[in-house]
Amino acid sequence: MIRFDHITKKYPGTTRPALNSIDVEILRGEFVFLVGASGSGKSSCLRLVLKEEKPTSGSIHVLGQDLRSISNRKVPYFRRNMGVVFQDFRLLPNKTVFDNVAFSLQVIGKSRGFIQEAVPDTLKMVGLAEKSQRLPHELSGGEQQRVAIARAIVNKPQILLADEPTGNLDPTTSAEIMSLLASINASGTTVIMATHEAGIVDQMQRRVIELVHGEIVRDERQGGYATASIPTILPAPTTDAPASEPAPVAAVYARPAAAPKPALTHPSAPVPETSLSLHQAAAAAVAAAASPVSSPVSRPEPAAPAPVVVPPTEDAPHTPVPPMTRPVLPVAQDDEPEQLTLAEKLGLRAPGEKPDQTGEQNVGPTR
Ligand SMILES: Nc1ncnc2c1ncn2[C@@H]1O[C@H](COP(=O)(O)OP(=O)(O)OP(=O)(O)O)[C@@H](O)[C@H]1O
Repeated sequence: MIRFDHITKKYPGTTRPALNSIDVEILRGEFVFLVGASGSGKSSCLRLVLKEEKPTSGSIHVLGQDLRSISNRKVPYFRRNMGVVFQDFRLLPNKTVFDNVAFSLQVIGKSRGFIQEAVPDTLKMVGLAEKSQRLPHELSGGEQQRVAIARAIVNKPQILLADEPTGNLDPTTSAEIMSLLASINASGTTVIMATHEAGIVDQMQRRVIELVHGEIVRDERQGGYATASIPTILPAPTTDAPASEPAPVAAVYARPAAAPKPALTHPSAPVPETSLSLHQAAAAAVAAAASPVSSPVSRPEPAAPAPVVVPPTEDAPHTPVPPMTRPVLPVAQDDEPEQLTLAEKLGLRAPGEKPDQTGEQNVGPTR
């Protein structure tokens, strides 16, 4: 489903690669944690999957497609197979819960009838059926993240990428969000989540890929946040094992002991201005499109791991969830026209594509 072959990513103006010859394969239906210290390359991995960034060398296959073969203009369509959830929610503050979720369907031209059916179903699934007419600032942080998740899955994406989705939430609320993500995964959606939160990773006992300085030092089928042993699982030979099948446990080989595990502190290094991150671009789009409101954007210290109680996956409600996600990402840099609509900024529509009557707001360039 997702395969990195010898992926190296070096950002302009940097000496050390953010990712250094990464080989990894993620199968359909897996739930994968990306862990590692700030700057270890987690977000870079997600940006590469989304084709927000291009690798310096190596090849990436997502959903059977070599990303090099997808033109920049086609990127928004490619991203319709993926949903994205951020730490800071990225909701449209002047739109109701319903409209926030409906927005992502409107911009890809779904019919009114489809929207009227899909949005309530999805809000029900995330436990917000009763709050569809609220504005984001009338919701708790956990509820806002549920809206963001609803927006990400309403079009049934095959892959859900979550970048620190619990980073702004307290442990109890984080556990609820993890239960929801587990439920979405149980329905067949592949979930890849970057996190610093040890308690969550330890409770979930899912596949853990640990990065240190852009290299994979651990890949465990059912791992915790930190493990004494550092086995690495070789990519399985087949790419698209169905979700219903148990993920094949591939050969395990011992890798040379990795560098000492760095302190897993929260991000502190500023991202160079030369490249707007996925987070920054989407946040800027939302901020530009609306009046000041809700979304907390500051990154708090990591939550204390111990108190997090995440229901085991097996116990997660197997609510029918459509397997899929929606793009909430900015379009590729080199494809950006000077004036983008919000939908274009969020990666929902190709730049220049004719907008429909969705109340979409124009926003100026963010870089
Ligand atoms: N646009 C960019 N331009 C230059 N360097 C970048 C850019 N984005 C990331 N980097 C660098 O690449 C490395 C990996 O960054 P990345 O954001 O992928 O790490 P991360 O593990 O997600 O960190 P965090 O947990 O803080 O989000 C870091 O050294 C970072 O400074």
